Amino acid sequence: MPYKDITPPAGGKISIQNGKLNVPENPIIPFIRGDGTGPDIWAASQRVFDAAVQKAYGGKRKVSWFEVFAGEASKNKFDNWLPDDTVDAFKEFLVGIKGPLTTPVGGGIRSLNVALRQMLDLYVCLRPVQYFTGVPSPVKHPEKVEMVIFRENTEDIYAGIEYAGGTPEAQKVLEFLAQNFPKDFAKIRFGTKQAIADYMKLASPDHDASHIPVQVGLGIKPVSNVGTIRLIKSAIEYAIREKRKSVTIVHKGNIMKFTEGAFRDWGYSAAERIFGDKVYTWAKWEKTKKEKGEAAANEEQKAALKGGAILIKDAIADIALQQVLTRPEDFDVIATLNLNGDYLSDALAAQVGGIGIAPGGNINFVTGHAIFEATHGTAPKYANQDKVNPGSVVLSGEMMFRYLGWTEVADLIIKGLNGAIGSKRVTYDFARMMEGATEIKCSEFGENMIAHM
Ligand SMILES: NC(=O)C1=CN([C@@H]2O[C@H](COP(=O)(O)OP(=O)(O)OC[C@H]3O[C@@H](n4cnc5c(N)ncnc54)[C@H](OP(=O)(O)O)[C@@H]3O)[C@@H](O)[C@H]2O)C=CC1
Ligand SMILES: O=C(O)CCC(=O)C(=O)O
Ligand SMILES: [Mg+2]
Repeated sequence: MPYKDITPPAGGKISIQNGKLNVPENPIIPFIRGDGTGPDIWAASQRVFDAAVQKAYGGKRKVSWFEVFAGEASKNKFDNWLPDDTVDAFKEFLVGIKGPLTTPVGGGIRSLNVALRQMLDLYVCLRPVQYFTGVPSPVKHPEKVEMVIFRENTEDIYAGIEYAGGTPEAQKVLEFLAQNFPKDFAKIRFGTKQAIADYMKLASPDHDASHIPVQVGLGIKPVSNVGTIRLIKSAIEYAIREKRKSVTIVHKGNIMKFTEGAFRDWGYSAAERIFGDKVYTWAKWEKTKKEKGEAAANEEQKAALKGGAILIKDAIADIALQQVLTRPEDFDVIATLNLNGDYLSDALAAQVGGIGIAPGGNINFVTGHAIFEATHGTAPKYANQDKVNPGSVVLSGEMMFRYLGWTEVADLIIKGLNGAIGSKRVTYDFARMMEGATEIKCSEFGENMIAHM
């Protein structure tokens, strides 16, 4: 593939055949350092990766790292937030890894992180949440938190179909609603000049509201059957492969009936249709209860689970956020929509010691394309201080090496991290909650992991 401003290093290309990755001895892996704390974290993480590969294979295998650009570094270098070269490199070399990229609040550019997921159709955001012994946690039993989040990664409110209040685009959508769906339009309380004037008169009789413009920001939340089914299918396949107990569909389907509610319903029917008696769903339990009574439904569920079926259940998002804290043992694999998955992954990370060790991968299990990245953002207040925990990117790399089948490397990374935590020489985030700990820098924590491999 011709690149404009960057040149790939020497090395081999990862490819996919019949759903199986072919990984050469010296794969070219594109990476983005990221904004804010990204460069510090990447420097520490790359050293950990190279040391683990060297230790595992003694020079027989080696990653050929290919730096590609996005975000502030790219804007400064090429006057382009996300060059085609970068997207092309992730497409061509199949598997990559990235640091966090800044997204401004309100105006400004749309998320480059989300753009990459959409452009490569990386429909699963896979975020495992696991406890490492010795990590300080705000909960009494962090070891009970052993969950894997499958977050739908291409749809929902994250699709970025939004119109700013007061723009001609928003006005056009409002007019469309007023003309075609007047009942729904009536629910947009301040969608007309008259409604604003009436309200202002009520609130303050002397107030002249004529200068207040109609400004209603609008966002569209697309959720499709295909987008839902491919996510749920991946979650259940994972649960079967990894011998997990259950998959919980987390949604807010009581309120958003035709998006989040449909996600649940499409999820249940796809589970039954695709996986048959390898799963037992709460939807089936409900049906049996209606037809034969609760005792029969309970018996049926008990027998299915005894026979090794994975339980497919659901929880409404608000109570799920409470229950993952109060009864974590009830949650195993979680399948959820884009925004719920975003909230859940940061909240769950807190339970096992924080966002400093929360990894993730954005994956398309059909094409094989994947970009691994931490759950956290750029933590800008700590930029260039060599201070923050590199653990999330290190563990994202661990996920990447496991995905590539380089399990010896992944295992060494886990060994190194466990040893580094056990030594109590850790970064500030752990040190501030860990009794008897010594605070060390980001780079030193990376070196400490290498020393414990
Ligand atoms: N995938 C991506 O690239 C993502 C990008 N972002 C972007 O990042 C920017 C900043 O987002 P913000 O909401 O502040 O969230 P961040 O995740 O960047 O930071 C929030 C807080 O989390 C803690 N933290 C983050 N990273 C680490 C680490 N490596 N080690 C230890 N602690 C860490 C720090 O806590 P403390 O203050 O307690 O020390 C930090 O202040 C935004 O522009 C956002 O859009 C956000 C999420 C994902
Ligand atoms: O893209 C961003 O800036 C934030 C995304 C995010 O928080 C996430 O995907 O977890
Ligand atoms: Mg997030």
